[in-house]
Amino acid sequence: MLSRGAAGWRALRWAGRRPRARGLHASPRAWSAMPSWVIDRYGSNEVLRFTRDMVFPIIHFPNEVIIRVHAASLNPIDLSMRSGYGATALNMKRDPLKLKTEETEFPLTLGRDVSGVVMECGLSVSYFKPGDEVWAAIPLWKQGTLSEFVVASGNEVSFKPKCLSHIEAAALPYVGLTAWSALNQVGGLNKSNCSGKRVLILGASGGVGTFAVQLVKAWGAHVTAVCSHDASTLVKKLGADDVIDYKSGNLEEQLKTLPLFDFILDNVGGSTEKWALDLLKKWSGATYVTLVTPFLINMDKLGVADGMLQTGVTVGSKTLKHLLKGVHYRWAFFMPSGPSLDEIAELVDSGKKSSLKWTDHPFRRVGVWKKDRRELLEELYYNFL
Ligand SMILES: NC(=O)C1=CN([C@@H]2O[C@H](COP(=O)(O)OP(=O)(O)OC[C@H]3O[C@@H](n4cnc5c(N)ncnc54)[C@H](OP(=O)(O)O)[C@@H]3O)[C@@H](O)[C@H]2O)C=CC1
Repeated sequence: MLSRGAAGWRALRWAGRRPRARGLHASPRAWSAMPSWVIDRYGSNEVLRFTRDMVFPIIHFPNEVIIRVHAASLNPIDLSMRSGYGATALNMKRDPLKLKTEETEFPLTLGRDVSGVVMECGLSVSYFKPGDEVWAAIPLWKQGTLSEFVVASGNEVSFKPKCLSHIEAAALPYVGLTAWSALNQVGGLNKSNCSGKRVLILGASGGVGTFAVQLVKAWGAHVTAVCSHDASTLVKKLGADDVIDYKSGNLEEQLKTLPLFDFILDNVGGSTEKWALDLLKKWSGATYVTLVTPFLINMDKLGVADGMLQTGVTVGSKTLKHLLKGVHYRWAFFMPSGPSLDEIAELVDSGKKSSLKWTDHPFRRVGVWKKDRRELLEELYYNFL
């Protein structure tokens, strides 16, 4: 019996490790509506609406679970989605055959991260049971986590790290999985091939960056981090070997004085891409991975087909151009994955005993000093009180 729906080898390895869990000990269906933060149109913070009447999520597929949300957090993507970013692609994924012509995505619940407790399991879920403490990052096309309950596929969910509270845990899945996807799945880095590698992380003080610094450091790489002076102490504490302040002079010139890199993770994008690839070692398998791509913007601007075509042409031509210069160029995306979260949870729990300090930074990304996220957070917080 597969425990995470159609998940692969890992699911098979887990088979039978837990009793089948179908019965509810506290069926959420006892309620018909739940409190949520929703938007009914795109815009700025004034479009946020708190309601106690959001329809209760139901299990549509046997591999799904309903999670009672104990904590959720905010990422830049939530602000972008509030403003309409990705609406074209998200609607296509939500309703691929355009059957529900009269329906829209509204009311839409934002929020990708969740830490909470399993309330109900679909018939094929055997790895989780009601009452399990779990964490997850929910894909963009599903209803989000700023709600009392959220539904997720079993293969998107993982057991929460034991050493973190729900509030701490909710700060990690989206950025953790994004960093994991960029570094490991797209970039090919792992604990057995990082030793001695020189890794440059641009935008090291953000949610993805702080996670990425710790991950590649834990895997044995030499880490050069780029962030503002304000964040340099934090980033050093997380393990960066060198920290460069992008606000103190020309960044490109500062980085050119350093030895070449084996790997660059770009969390900043824009003009950075024009010069950053020159900092890589040539003809040695060195790789540049960027998380800032025009994929969803192209679809919003050009529609699904033309947007995808434009994206394919752009990424294809850039990849080829840089390959001819002796370096690899890649785009990476957030990918929901319970198995990857399991690996992250292991690292988080083991971090208690090593030099890793995973709990140092989670609150940073919940908008503590980023003005836009802080305003959204305050809006949510004060309206809950
Ligand atoms: N493709 C995908 O699926 C995903 C893409 N992303 C993208 O990745 C990027 C990072 O996300 P996230 O970490 O959550 O965002 P954050 O806003 O948390 O962090 C971004 C960081 O970049 C730093 N920064 C800004 N300008 C520069 C610069 N010129 N040079 C170096 N650092 C700079 C800021 O640092 P400081 O405070 O020190 O100024 C800030 O902390 C975002 O652009 C996001 O859209 C994220 C998730 C998924």
